[in-house]
Order: sequence, then structure tokens, then C-alpha cells
Amino acid sequence: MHRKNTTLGEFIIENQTSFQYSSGELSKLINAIRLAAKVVNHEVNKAGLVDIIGAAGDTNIQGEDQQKLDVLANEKFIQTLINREIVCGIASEEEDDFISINSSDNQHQNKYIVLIDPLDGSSNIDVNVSVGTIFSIYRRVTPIGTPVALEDFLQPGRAQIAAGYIVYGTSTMLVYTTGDGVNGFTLNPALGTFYLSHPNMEFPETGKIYSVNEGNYVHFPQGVKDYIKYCQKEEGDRPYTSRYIGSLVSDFHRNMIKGGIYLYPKSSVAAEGKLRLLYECNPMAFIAEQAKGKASNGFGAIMDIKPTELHQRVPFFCGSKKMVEKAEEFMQATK
Ligand SMILES: O=P(O)(O)OC[C@H]1O[C@](O)(COP(=O)(O)O)[C@@H](O)[C@@H]1O
Ligand SMILES: [Mg+2]
Ligand SMILES: [Mg+2]
Repeated sequence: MHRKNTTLGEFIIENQTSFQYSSGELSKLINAIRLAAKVVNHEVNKAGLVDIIGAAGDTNIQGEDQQKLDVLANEKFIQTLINREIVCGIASEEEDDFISINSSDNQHQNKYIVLIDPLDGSSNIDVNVSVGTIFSIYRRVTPIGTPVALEDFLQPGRAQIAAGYIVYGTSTMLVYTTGDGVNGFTLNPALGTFYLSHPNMEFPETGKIYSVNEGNYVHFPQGVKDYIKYCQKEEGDRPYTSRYIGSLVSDFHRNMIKGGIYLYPKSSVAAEGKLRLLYECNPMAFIAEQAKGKASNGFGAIMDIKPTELHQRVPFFCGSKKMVEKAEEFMQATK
């Protein structure tokens, strides 16, 4: 049982055995993310005061208008990870292609791949609603001593060695897994220290909250429409409550604590849905499964999907196990 109020630094050292590779390297990786998270948190908290809200003027490879905070968060995470000298490649929602990073001896000795969604929930930045950051970590598959390659990034989610998110909400929390359960740390802003506040986080097996953008209802597949009607029907412990923040990290976090399901299905206007497999769905799926929840594309586990592109999208059903299974039933029934 983890000791509450352990600092994140202490926790990494005390739990090094759960990490299959050298703990020192994990410390460096998580510490890099902790550092960048604090910098971004500082910017997010004063978003209304300084010229950090609004569009940056460019679009990313997905055709989305980059927000100034998307760009800032992207720079901070990338720079902090590069400085740690163990990351050989980074892919980001805000970068068209992956970034190859050589070790200082020019011998390509670095071993880790990091994929990030630097700022999740961008549409909420300007309106003071909680946003997040998502990260996914792999060990490279190409030989050490050679430059990193696309295949290092296109690994199935099952190969992740760590994943997590930061939620910049009423408090700032870092939640992560290395494959040995999920733990949440809350930032004490006065001390700038993350403390273990939510040890061994787990999704309740079922819940009463469903999170989906119902504004897209008419475009949804029949299975999704039927599942939403099921959630709204007056029967048994239903109707469920509809809650949709519009920030994946925040909707996921609430549902993990209270019990619930988040859906971003495919639709007639989005053939594969909206969310990106590599730096949104895979890391959230790793956390969900480690927290006894479930993550599916409506028909099978997200983490079994073999990626083919850096920015590919997938339909996403994620949350309490029984609720995702019920949604899959409706999808199967109308396949
Ligand atoms: O506005 P929509 O279509 O409901 O989409 C909201 C979803 O899109 C996202 O904002 C996509 O993430 P980004 O903000 O990182 O692009 C999710 O966080 C959120 O759940
Ligand atoms: Mg996102
Ligand atoms: Mg984003």
C-alpha cells in the first residue's frame, strides 16, 4: 500500500522495482514531465492575464488552429525532454513529423520514445475550463547506435512502458502508470511539489455518467445512438447523467473517480472519430486498463491496434468496464 503524501520523487525511488528498466532512467523521464508540467501549469493559471490565449496563427497537421498555449506547452515539453539526454525521439500532436534526438556523444545512445499531446482540450483554454497534457513512453525497437525511425513510434499500445496525464483543473494533478497500477499526485503550488494524493486509482466497475458530444448525435452510427438511448432510458439505475467537459483528460479523470464512460465514436462526418491513437487513446487506454477500466474502438481493445500513421485517429470508448462492455454490445448488434 502506497504511503499518502509521499512526494513524487520519493515515490519513483520507492517503487523502482515496478519499472522493468533502470529506475534512474524512469526518474529522469518522469522528472522531465513533472518539470514541464509545472512550467505549463504556471502559464495556464495566468492565461487571462498575459497574451497567452487565442490562436497562434498556424494550423497543425490535423488542420486545427494551434492555440498559443498549444505551441508553448509543446515547446516546454520538447525542450525539457531533450535536455534529459535519454530520449531518442519525440512525436507530438503539434509537430507534423517525429523529432529525432541524438545523444551528446553523437552515437545515438538514447533509448526512449515519448509521444505527447502537449495541451489537451484546446477549445477550453480561453474559457477557463480545465485542460490537460497526455504522454506515452516506449523503449525504442530500432538498434541503439542508429538514428530513431518511424517504426519506433508505430508500436502497439501494449508495448508502452509508462503513460500518464496532467490535468490543470481546480488543482493540478499528475496521474501515471508504469504497468503496476495507477497513482495520482497533486501539486502543492506553494511548494511546487507533487504529493501522492490518489494512491491505486481504480475505475468503479460501473457508473452513472456518460460523456459524449451529443451535438453530433445525428451523425453517429446506429450502435452509438442506441447506447445513448439506453443511457437515457428510465429503467433500473438509469437514466445516467450526461457530463461532457470537452477535454478528454478532464472527462476521463472524473469518470475514473466517479464511474462513467467517455465516447468519441466515428461518425458520418469523422470516419475514424477525432482522437489520435498514439498520443491520446493509447496512453489513456494503458491507464484505464491498469485502473481496472476498459478502452475499446467499439469492437476491440485500443492497445491491440497496430498503428500505421503518426497522427491516425480511432473511435474511442473508455471508462468503467461494464459500461464499455455494454456499449460494445450495442456496436456489435448493429455491425
Ligand atoms: O469539441 P469536440 O468535437 O467534442 O471534441 C472535444 C475533444 O477533442 C479534444 O479537445 C481533442 O484534443 P486536443 O484539444 O488536444 O486537440 C479532446 O480533449 C476532447 O475530448
Ligand atoms: Mg487532445
Ligand atoms: Mg492537444
